[in-house]
Amino acid sequence: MAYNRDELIAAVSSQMPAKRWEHTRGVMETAVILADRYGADPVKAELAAILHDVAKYWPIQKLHQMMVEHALSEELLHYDKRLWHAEVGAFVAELEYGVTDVEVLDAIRYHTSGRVGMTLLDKVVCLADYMEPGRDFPGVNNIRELANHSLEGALAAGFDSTIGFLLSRRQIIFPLTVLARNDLIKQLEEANS
Ligand SMILES: Nc1ncnc2c1ncn2[C@@H]1O[C@H](COP(=O)(O)OP(=O)(O)O)[C@@H](O)[C@H]1O
Repeated sequence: MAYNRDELIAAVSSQMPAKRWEHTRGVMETAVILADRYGADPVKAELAAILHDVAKYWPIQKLHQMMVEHALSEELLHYDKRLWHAEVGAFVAELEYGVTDVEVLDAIRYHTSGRVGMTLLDKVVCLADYMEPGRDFPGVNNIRELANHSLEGALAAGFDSTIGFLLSRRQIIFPLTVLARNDLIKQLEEANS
């Protein structure tokens, strides 16, 4: 990778307001804790966490243009704009910051939506994004509690919270999150049977 850790942190943090960088710091710390707890690679978890919101504050037009020009997810263009930064973030991590590890790139790509068949690293980064210390939404303490003993249980609760929030506002739901949630429930049921 062309950037060392400090250079990457400087480059990424300069692209977002201080408050969002604080959130990223929280995701970095939490992702490392969860990686250690559940046997994922903490270095990869931290790298994905550093980069996960790199494109979060880019102008929507720029995100749209990159999605179209580079033929990123066509499907995602039909859904909430707030989901685009994850797909563009993975693209930028590879092209701009030289990340070649597919596991890390996927953890960035799916950190907001989730997906079916989430890897251990996907789960760790996505859950860290839900429960980092700066997060404050109804149910976050339950997610933190669940995360002490069940990665899948905590993440499913996170997706339940997002889906419930979107339902309560009558917003369109990107269906991959529902499929990701169902897949986690299936994994929990299989583990308990
Ligand atoms: N499946 C989905 N369909 C539509 N909107 C979604 C979905 N998942 C998340 N969102 C919305 O995307 C936004 C960003 O999600 P969030 O988890 O806060 O990501 P980040 O940490 O990258 O900011 C939130 O407003 C959330 O409601």
